[in-house]
Amino acid sequence: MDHKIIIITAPSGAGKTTIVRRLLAELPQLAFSISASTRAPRENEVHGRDYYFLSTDEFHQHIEANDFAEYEMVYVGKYYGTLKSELQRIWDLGKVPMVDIDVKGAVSIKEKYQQAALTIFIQPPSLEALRERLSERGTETQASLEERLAKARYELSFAPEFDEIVLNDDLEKAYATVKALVLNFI
Ligand SMILES: Nc1nc2c(ncn2[C@@H]2O[C@H](COP(=O)(O)OP(=O)(O)O)[C@@H](O)[C@H]2O)c(=O)[nH]1
Ligand SMILES: Nc1ncnc2c1ncn2[C@@H]1O[C@H](COP(=O)(O)OP(=O)(O)O)[C@@H](O)[C@H]1O
Repeated sequence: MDHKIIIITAPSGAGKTTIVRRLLAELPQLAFSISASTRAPRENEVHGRDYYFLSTDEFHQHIEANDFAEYEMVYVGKYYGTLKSELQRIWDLGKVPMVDIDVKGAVSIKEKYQQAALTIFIQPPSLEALRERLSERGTETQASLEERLAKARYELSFAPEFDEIVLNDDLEKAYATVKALVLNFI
């Protein structure tokens, strides 16, 4: 039987990380799929926990070796990707990988693991709400905030490609909905 995989995607700021962290804390059957990335670590982020932080050269070597289940240049000059070895590491633990990736990456990984995948799109209430959440999170410069919002506009049109669309207006409601979907799937 195919191994299961859960893919959660959303425009930046929609609340995916918040929801995924809670699920992981509550459901020991899941494990976070640690992505590789060439972006700089934020304060508090740890290599091998939040991301595998790689140089662009290292990332290119993995592309050439066909090591990725999917990868994208999510923001200008910044690569993000899911290593096949990471999914295998989690399946070897007898757990289900929880993959938190951008919308294009989610579409491509879904095609690859179709039968065994649950795909969830977290929908923000509006672009204005996204702007507020990203500003309040305090992780973006004016330029990176605008880049994320421009990308979000485009990504919202992909929502119908996914198995489930969950509106994250009220966080508690959104979380309960996602949790029920995940429990039903695993
Ligand atoms: N395609 C792809 N996207 C990823 C991967 N890992 C993270 N991302 C996405 O890259 C985007 C930027 O992530 P990050 O810089 O951590 O900022 P965030 O928007 O605060 O989560 C988010 O949309 C992530 O879901 C990956 O392995 N592959
Ligand atoms: N329903 C919600 N209402 C208001 N703020 C929220 C809600 N869900 C998440 N947030 C906040 O919005 C910001 C972006 O959420 P985050 O989980 O980092 O998003 P993403 O991982 O999708 O970029 C965070 O500061 C988070 O605390």
